Amino acid sequence: MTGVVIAPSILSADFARLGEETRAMADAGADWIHLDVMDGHFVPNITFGPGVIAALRPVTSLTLDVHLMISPVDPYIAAFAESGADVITVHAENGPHLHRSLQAIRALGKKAGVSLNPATHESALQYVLDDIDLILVMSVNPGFGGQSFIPSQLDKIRAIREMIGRRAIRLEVDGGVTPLTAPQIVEAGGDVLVAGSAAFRGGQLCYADNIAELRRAAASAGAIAV
Ligand SMILES: O=C(CO)[C@H](O)[C@H](O)COP(=O)(O)O
Ligand SMILES: [Fe+2]
Repeated sequence: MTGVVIAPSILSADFARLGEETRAMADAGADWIHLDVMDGHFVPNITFGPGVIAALRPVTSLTLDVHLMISPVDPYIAAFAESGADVITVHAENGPHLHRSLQAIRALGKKAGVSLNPATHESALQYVLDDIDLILVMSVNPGFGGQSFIPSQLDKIRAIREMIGRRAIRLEVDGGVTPLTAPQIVEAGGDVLVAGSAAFRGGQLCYADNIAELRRAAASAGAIAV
């Protein structure tokens, strides 16, 4: 559990060349690949489904970190597990049966994550802490890349770090993560940084520098980068 994980979000990749973009990010030093699944219902945007994730699975051995922004979610969990996802994260706001969704993910042999929208209180996690491997704090309103980090989420990150205690749960922060915001996020207790626009900006020749810059920013907060 040591070290900060850098997880570029392919939401900011060139969708016409997703395989090549994923490989380039892996070669550039990414730790995980973050995949944003949106349905145009839970969030006002549509991206891709398990077919695209299955197509990317042979491209990299990195952890595929799947962020499901879809409702309903339960009917699709098995398909995302079969697609080759390693971590499957569902939203607490998704419906009344969060615990059931998490049980289903773990029963399929995958790591289970819970995400909270910016307005959702951390108490939503209280009764599932022993059923999860990852908590994802949305630090922008979900749906789009390139938005600004919402500073109020730093208090939530701190509160969740307290709640986690000695449990082996990763605390992921997603939205507006840049070399400027990363130090505060890591200081507050985040240990997985999702970066879309900050990781992909400038094109493939810049990816290694972008990742290195995020890693340096995280380390400047006193964390040990992996
Ligand atoms: O879940 C997401 C949006 O709903 C994305 O992972 C997130 O927005 C990443 O993009 P950026 O780093 O540009 O903010
Ligand atoms: Fe995401």
